Amino acid sequence: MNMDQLKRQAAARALEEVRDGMQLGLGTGSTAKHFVELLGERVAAGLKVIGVPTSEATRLDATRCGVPLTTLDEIDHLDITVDGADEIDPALNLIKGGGGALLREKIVAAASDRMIVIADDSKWVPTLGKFPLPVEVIPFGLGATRRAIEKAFAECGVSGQMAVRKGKDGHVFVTDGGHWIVDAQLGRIEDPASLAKALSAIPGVVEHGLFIGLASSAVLAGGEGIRVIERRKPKGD
Ligand SMILES: O=C[C@H](O)[C@H](O)[C@H](O)COP(=O)(O)O
Repeated sequence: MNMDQLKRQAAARALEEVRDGMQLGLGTGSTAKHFVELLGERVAAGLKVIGVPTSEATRLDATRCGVPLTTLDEIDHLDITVDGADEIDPALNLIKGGGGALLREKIVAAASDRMIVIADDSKWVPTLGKFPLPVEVIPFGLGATRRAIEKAFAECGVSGQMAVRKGKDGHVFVTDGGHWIVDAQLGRIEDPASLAKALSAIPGVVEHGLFIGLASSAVLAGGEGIRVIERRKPKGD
């Protein structure tokens, strides 16, 4: 089975959790796209759900697949968000934002009763950090923000090269919120919760890709089948 088939399998397993009448957060990326497509098939067959997309790309996919959409201004909570991840550790802490959608993804995940992370099992890591950590920043005063980020890294015992993300066209990548992303090659993040807190305290940082205590479960598809890992602590701890 190739990687794409594994992603689709994980998405199909998460879809089993969806019930009629649910309000769903719709993630972003190649794995979440499978979920949106499979959900669209169920909607066409009569399932009644409504979704909040975590990016403009997902909004387009969901619309194409016939999934009805709403916003977090119109509804006050979501039952389940299903989203991919770039790395997942055994505590179900995540690095997200490889596709640049981390800000909306985090807002939507935080508004959800449950977040189910779907992935092929290459995303499962003992320690976060090999995948470059995306930090969404305001372009104004970026030099000062970068220095503050470096200081936060040092205080949390990590270091590494930082680079402003570029798009495929070679220009600076601009998020759906109009911000930039700095990717930091940290290698190992021993204490992701402390780093998350330190980054969140920096004025020029809009959001970062560390998702701490947000995922309720992870569905990992691999060569030997599907593994579902449940988070032991309640959401938010
Ligand atoms: O910004 C993008 C998201 O956080 C994605 O969920 C993440 O990058 C995983 O994407 P994929 O399923 O394509 O590996």
